[in-house]
Amino acid sequence: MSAIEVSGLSVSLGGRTVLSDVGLSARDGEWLAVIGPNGAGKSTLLRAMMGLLDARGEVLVDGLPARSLKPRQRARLMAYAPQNPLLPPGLTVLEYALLGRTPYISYLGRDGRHDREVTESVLERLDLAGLARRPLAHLSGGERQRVVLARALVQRAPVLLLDEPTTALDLGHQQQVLELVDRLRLADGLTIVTTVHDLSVAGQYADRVLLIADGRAVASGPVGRVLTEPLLAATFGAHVRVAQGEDGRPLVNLVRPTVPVPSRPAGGPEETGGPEEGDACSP
Ligand SMILES: Nc1ncnc2c1ncn2[C@@H]1O[C@H](COP(=O)(O)OP(=O)(O)OP(=O)(O)O)[C@@H](O)[C@H]1O
Repeated sequence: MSAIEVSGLSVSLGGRTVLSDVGLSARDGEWLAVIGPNGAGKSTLLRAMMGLLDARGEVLVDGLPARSLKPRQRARLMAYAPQNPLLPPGLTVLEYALLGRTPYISYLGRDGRHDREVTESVLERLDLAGLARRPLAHLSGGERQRVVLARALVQRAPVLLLDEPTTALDLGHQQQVLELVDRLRLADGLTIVTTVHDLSVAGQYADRVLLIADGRAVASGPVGRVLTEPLLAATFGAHVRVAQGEDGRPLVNLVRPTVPVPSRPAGGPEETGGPEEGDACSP
């Protein structure tokens, strides 16, 4: 049985179908990357899976229909880190991350020692311990992104949906976050579904890839079968080379298209030499 299984998911927004009959499945401990051009419907897919949008179709978590779960039950099974959440500016990093423990705290209760220990350990692992008392309004973009991820990890749910979790992060923090998520996946058997624009990240970390475009699934399968030059060129309209990393996983690199040099009109002005480096030139 898959940890998460989606079938026939369709969403309309503003009178337009933005997701059409999309399906996916990810087993326990599997990492699925959702890729596709801007506006393809990746974030919409994750939000619909979380029940945050009206959608047709079915989402099963651990074999249970997600729409039949109570919010607390669902929050214990699925955690979600959105791309651009609205953050309450007055809360500190620690207070916000502790909200991830809400599904485990009784309605009139307070967070306990275990909740604070779990939260502090996640903050530590995401390099945020030193910012624990800082208000959210006083964070940089990358710090905010790590705090949003921290709250999702603090939730300790077996299925983790991450929407572009590393876009605002510098190289070191990108690697730290991706490695941490991967370690948790291996240690606790977490199932990861993440949208990602960096296709090398998809190639390096995911087991399988779902490629969507215009709200429809275009391809899905093991990374090596989806991250291919013809498929990426056709879907993204980009010139890419797919190389193999040391571990045999695909590395996707942009290559500059070769632009034909325009020929000089016959009888035109004599060649006087091109502009010197650093010269301003009009198009
Ligand atoms: N509230 C809305 N009303 C109408 N259309 C919407 C709404 N929200 C999103 N859309 C449209 O739905 C489509 C899918 O958006 P979505 O954010 O899922 O794309 P995405 O694949 O995540 O894109 P990106 O890579 O740019 O983040 C886009 O065309 C977007 O303009």
